[in-house]
Amino acid sequence: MHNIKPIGTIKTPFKSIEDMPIQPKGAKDVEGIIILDEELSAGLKDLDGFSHIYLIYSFHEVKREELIVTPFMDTQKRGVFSTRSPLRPNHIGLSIVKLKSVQDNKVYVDGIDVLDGTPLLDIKPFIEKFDGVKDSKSGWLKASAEDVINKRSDKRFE
Ligand SMILES: C[S@@+](CC[C@H](N)C(=O)[O-])C[C@H]1O[C@@H](n2cnc3c(N)ncnc32)[C@H](O)[C@@H]1O
Repeated sequence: MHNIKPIGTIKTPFKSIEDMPIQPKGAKDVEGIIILDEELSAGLKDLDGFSHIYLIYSFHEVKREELIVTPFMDTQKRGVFSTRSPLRPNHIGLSIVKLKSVQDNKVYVDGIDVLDGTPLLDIKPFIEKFDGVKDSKSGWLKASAEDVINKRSDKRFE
């Protein structure tokens, strides 16, 4: 197993899990600032040419794991790997956010859906030609895009 350690911290306005967005779609104009460890700053070279980036991070406030969960957008119990629940065995989260600017060791983004102080594990560029897919299916998810935008977190995964 590789030794994975945080590469920085994500600063956001969200101090509490309750009432925060559940996905970037619900956090459209919410600014986050990634503070990368200074010795890693050189790795941000050329990132500013991308409009969107993936943030991979640790749900650091989660203290337990569950294989069966009731997701925010459903009333049925689902296998955790068919959901975005933080209670997965490795508490790893993934968000695609809008890149605004890169300044020294700081990356300014919009559309952040994580708690303030979330440890960052990796950054990758979103690349339409690599990552775009046609005709995808969304399994159990019946909610509309509007529902996802409006849904706010509660403490079910605390
Ligand atoms: C449903 S997850 C989705 C996160 C990400 N977009 C994904 O798909 O992996 C988002 C929720 O995780 C919880 N959360 C966010 N940051 C967290 C953290 N650092 N520790 C624990 N829970 C967190 C909040 O309840 C938030 O609404």
